[in-house]
Amino acid sequence: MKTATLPTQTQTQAPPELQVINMTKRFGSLVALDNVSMTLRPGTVHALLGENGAGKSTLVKCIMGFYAPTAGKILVDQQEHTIKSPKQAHEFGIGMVYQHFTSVPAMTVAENLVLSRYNTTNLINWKAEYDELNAFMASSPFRVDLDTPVGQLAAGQKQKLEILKQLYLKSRILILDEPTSVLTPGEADEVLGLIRQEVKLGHLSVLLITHKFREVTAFTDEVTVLRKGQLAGSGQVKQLSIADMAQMMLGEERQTKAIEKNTHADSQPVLQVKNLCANRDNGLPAIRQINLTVQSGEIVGIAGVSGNGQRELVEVLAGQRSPTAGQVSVNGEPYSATRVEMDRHCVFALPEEPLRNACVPHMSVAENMALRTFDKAPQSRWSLFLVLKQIRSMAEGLIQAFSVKTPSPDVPVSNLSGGNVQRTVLARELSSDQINLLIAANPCFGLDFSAVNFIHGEIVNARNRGVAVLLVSEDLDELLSLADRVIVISEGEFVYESAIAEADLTTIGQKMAGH
Ligand SMILES: Nc1ncnc2c1ncn2[C@@H]1O[C@H](COP(=O)(O)OP(=O)(O)OP(=O)(O)O)[C@@H](O)[C@H]1O
Repeated sequence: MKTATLPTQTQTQAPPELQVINMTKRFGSLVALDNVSMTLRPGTVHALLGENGAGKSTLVKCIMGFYAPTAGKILVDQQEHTIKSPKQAHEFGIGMVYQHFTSVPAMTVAENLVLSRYNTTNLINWKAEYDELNAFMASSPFRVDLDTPVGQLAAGQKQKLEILKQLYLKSRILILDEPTSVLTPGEADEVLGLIRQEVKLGHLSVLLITHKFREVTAFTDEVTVLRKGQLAGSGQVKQLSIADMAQMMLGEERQTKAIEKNTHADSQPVLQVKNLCANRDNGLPAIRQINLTVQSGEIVGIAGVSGNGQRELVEVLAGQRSPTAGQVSVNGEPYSATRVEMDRHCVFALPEEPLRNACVPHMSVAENMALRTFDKAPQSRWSLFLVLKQIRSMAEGLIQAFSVKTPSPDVPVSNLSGGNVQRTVLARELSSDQINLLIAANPCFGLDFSAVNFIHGEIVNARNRGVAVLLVSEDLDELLSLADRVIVISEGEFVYESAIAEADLTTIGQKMAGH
């Protein structure tokens, strides 16, 4: 097998060509990837598009050597190679940046970079390493302070570090899995713009998984579209419209229409939060003296860069974290988010990272869908016996209604693609017709555009039925299109509030950035 000598960032030699030929990957009877071919041409940014569960992650995991493909070939510069591990992918100059951060929070940027190398020795000469790191940073498209512990970096800086790590490892082919999902719109444009510059300078090729058409049209040259594990189309981005790409993804034209908001004359306060304080896991303050009211039939949006207290706020309201001070009430009664109180007041929550926070990963899709109702009729008899037939038929209905792509209701929920785990939780939490208060944190994270339209519609429908909605989102566009009122959270405090009609985008951006 060829072991590539790795080019340095300053070399002018083009990155290698990467070809995937007739690749198939089966998981048991499920064909996740079916005879797919694509070429990543040197010096291009190539978008990989597809609905949730279309096979994008499976394809890149086969390239990276996480999965052994059932059939098919990988060619690097026209030579066939079997890539058995990410370490081997690295030897061919292929590196991947994941949706979630992989750096160690307690260690500094410099320590994380040095330890990410596959050839780190037991004895590290820090003086020499620092000289090299400083030289590397000086020639990098973006900078991150070497001495800051990663845990103290803002989300945007962390994401930049993940990309820098790959440049530091001298990756020439970068696979980016939804790299902008944790960034503000401004940061996303900055990061993708800088990466594109590196590509234009001939330092890199990039394979970009994204659900955002805007990113495809603004930053990529070519596109490959997958649908149900198969190649649905490909081409030069300049020659394709968004409608063309959407049609390739869906296999048909699907019209989406925005749902009109109605007005509520008799709205009542549902959620009231007074002087609420809570700490982070490390004991430092996360939210400070927050005051908030959400009325029935209203969507209040909380905007902010991740890590500014939103997660802790949602955790307090969902009963996963104890406040250190303050009061929460729902429908005028004190509320501490116990299961009994959530049931009595019909409070539903869609937390972030649903696989970790809202599912039992090894339990089946049907069991996860029944987590809120398994002890009630008709799924339970006398709250003692589970009626499995009912649980299964309820799940089948929800799978259909929420278009969850799963081979059956009986597979472990952890086998589903990220977007379909999200749909499973949404199906469970949104299907009740007795919702009073809905708390949603980044409900569309990682979802494809048709799922986003669907979820947005469901949230507005709930609001129109009189549900009070607290929508915490890092996606400003989402907040601006759904919320009635927007509040900006920065360093655990509310620093801006406005009715959506009067909201000023520039001010919101500045407040989010802490100015
Ligand atoms: N380890 C696994 N075991 C069983 N099935 C799997 C496994 N990984 C993925 N799948 C299935 O393969 C199919 C493709 O999933 P994949 O994660 O590649 O989709 P995706 O296009 O990346 O979706 P998303 O946009 O939601 O991340 C899905 O039906 C998924 O349930």
